[in-house]
Amino acid sequence: MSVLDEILDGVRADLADRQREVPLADLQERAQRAPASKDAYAALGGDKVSVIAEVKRSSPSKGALAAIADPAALAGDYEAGGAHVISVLTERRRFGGSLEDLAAVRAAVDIPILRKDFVVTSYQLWEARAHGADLALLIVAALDQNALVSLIERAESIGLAPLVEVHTEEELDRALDAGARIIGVNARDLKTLEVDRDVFARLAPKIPDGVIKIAESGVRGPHDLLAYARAGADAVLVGESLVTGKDPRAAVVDLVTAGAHPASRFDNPPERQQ
Ligand SMILES: O=C(O)c1ccccc1NCC(=O)[C@H](O)[C@H](O)COP(=O)(O)O
Repeated sequence: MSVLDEILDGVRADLADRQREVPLADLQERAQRAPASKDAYAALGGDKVSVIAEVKRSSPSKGALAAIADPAALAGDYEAGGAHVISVLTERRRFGGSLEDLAAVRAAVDIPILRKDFVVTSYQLWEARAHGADLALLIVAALDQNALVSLIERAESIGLAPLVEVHTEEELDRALDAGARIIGVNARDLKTLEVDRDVFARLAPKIPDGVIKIAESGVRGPHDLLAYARAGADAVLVGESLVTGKDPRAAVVDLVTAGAHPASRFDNPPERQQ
């Protein structure tokens, strides 16, 4: 069984518990009272390379990364550093996240928030909106095509921008066929956990203009952001290097600064980081 399949088994078990505890109608009512959705397309578009900064406590590939007792404070630091979007990992078993983290971050920042999880049903989209998310991750490798199409439609209809994640050309074709307008190319293969930063450069030319292109995973600092920018990224999604660094706010400032004028830096790239 692949790592992704193991994660999905746990996600479905936790989801069944929550569905027993919280009726869909309650979530829908809470979603109606949630703050209006923030414009994710505006935050991720434009000439700059946007920075999506992630609240990530642990991961299947690395185990424990950071304790993060106060996710709202960390998100506040990211926002103060200039991040354009906050990603909150809400999966509990392998990433140590929760919907409470999402709600706490929503209360602390004004920029758009991504619910980063393994969405398999529309119930999770309602949860995301009810807890203040503006975007939701949909992983092509975790969904059949009918489910992908219907989750994209449902997300959009309830005010969530779907970020559709791919890792292979076949998954990219499926994302485009399904009508994705924001595509994340994950350098991490969720079945083997291997990180290959070149995947973005291979797939990006096949993504049409007008579709927002996000490079996910493996960003160690401005050098990696600039490499992704050269390959056509509109945004990068960064977790581990921010939560394990000494000063997450300063690290975001460095990324945002590099992303603000990427073209001018191509002639004089910074030293490669270890
Ligand atoms: O991070 C993992 O080990 C992982 C394993 C299996 C499925 C998903 C996983 N991570 C989710 C992500 O895609 C990353 O958290 C995100 O792209 C940030 O990556 P990084 O900057 O490398 O932490």
